[in-house]
Amino acid sequence: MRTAYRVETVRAAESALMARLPEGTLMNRAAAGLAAACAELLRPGLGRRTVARVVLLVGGGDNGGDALFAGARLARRGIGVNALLLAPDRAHPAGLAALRAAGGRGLAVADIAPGALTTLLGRASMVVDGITGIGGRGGLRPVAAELAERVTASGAPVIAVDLPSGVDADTGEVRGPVLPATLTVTFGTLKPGLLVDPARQHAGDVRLVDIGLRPLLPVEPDVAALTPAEVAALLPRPTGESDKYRRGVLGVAAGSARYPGAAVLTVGGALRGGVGAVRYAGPAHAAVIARHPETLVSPGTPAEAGRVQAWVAGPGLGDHPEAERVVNEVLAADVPLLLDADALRGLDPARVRARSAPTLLTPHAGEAAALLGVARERVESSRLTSVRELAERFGATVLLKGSTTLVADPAGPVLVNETGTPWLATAGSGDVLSGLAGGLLAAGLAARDAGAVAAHLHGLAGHAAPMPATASGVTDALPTAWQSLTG
Ligand SMILES: NC(=O)C1=CN([C@@H]2O[C@H](COP(=O)(O)OP(=O)(O)OC[C@H]3O[C@@H](n4cnc5c(N)ncnc54)[C@H](O)[C@@H]3O)[C@@H](O)[C@H]2O)[C@@H](O)CC1
Ligand SMILES: [K+]
Repeated sequence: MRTAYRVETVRAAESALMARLPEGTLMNRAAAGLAAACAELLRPGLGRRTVARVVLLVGGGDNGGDALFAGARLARRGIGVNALLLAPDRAHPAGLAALRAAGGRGLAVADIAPGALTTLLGRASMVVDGITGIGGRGGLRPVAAELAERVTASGAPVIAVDLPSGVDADTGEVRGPVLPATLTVTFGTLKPGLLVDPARQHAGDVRLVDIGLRPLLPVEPDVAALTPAEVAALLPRPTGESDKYRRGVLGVAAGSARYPGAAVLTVGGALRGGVGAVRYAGPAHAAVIARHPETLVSPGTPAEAGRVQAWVAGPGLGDHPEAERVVNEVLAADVPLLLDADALRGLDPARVRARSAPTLLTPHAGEAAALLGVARERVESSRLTSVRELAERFGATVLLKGSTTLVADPAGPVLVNETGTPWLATAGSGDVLSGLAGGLLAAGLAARDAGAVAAHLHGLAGHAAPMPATASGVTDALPTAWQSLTG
């Protein structure tokens, strides 16, 4: 797992580690990793330029200290280093002394004429952002924001120290101006903001520098992303003892006269989720059987269908005359249940909490906002907070779809899916995801794993599908995605 820990936990681990080591060791390790990353990026540029020039943006905390010590290392290699000090009286004294001793310069931003600043930034091979790290609060303050804007306008590549300045390390929220980076060099562990949007989008590539923190961090992270190997290990595999019932049967209650396609797509995803069989119950049975002859179809409601190991309900229920009854029946079923789309409308948390079997809810931002009674923008800007709130309120596993799909249980780490692509924002793509996750539930995966594995496969299929991707194209690409994981 790629794991991320919140600031409070990082700070506790850092102080425990610092207590065992000579003063300055951690910052030295951080600066060494940062300088190495900068030097690596500068090397190709050196062929074109006679002199590499690096500009450091230095805030008043230890993030600025990291930048200054890294700058000193670069200056010792003959690179021209200018540090722009946002708070000269608070700039890390030892870091600034080291930079000056190595031949670099420290300049108070307030003392530089606008023209000179433009020239300095215009000539820079790279800008190192040491304005704020885990100590940053809110978006950048005015002076830092103005400087950030000028850096962005200069077009110089930006290397963020620990985090892009202006993002919230714990939540991935961005509440004001921020300095986007080409590369973020982070120390000790990832922070949630490096995995979760919108902050993640500002981080560029992320490189983790080991400063010895790992053994002091708790086993359970706050946010994590499964690796492809971990996803592969969770995929259901038939054994010699398997028959179609033992492999799991998924029931699908989706689609309506108006939206038969939702039923077809949900079943399509389900058939590629490693189950033994899929039962479809509902008005779109003719469309389903025409497209997926391997499906067991019936026109009735879930209670009238045969036995299943899990249910998926919701996609395209629309004008289904018995939509309410369908949702009531699956809620009452004593098997894992995935609710999506129309089944989420007006969903009562108490009814979900009262269930004895696991429930997985798969809202997009708009549906999540309706369930929480907040604006859609609030969900989009606070994805991590929103998914945790929903999981808590419903006592269920919640998969929040979007640019980075998040899967949360009422407690424990939130899983982030990193395989997504904006091409998946296409009609019916969510129905495929629901079917797929449902198939994995029926095959025996825990709700959290089913959600995370489905999101991972769905993202891979989104990349593998012929461009421009359609929901059917994504469905057809699922076996390719599956095989890319299992080799
Ligand atoms: N604690 C440790 O052991 C280590 C810390 N390291 C570095 O230290 C950083 C944390 O240092 P600090 O706790 O000093 O905090 P930061 O340096 O992240 O931020 C504090 C400084 O930023 C200013 N600031 C806060 N919010 C701001 C905003 N919105 N706009 C502009 N300025 C703002 C504060 O006034 C203060 O000067 C880490 O991110 C990492 O880069 C590394 O050296 C590794 C070891
Ligand atoms: K920074």
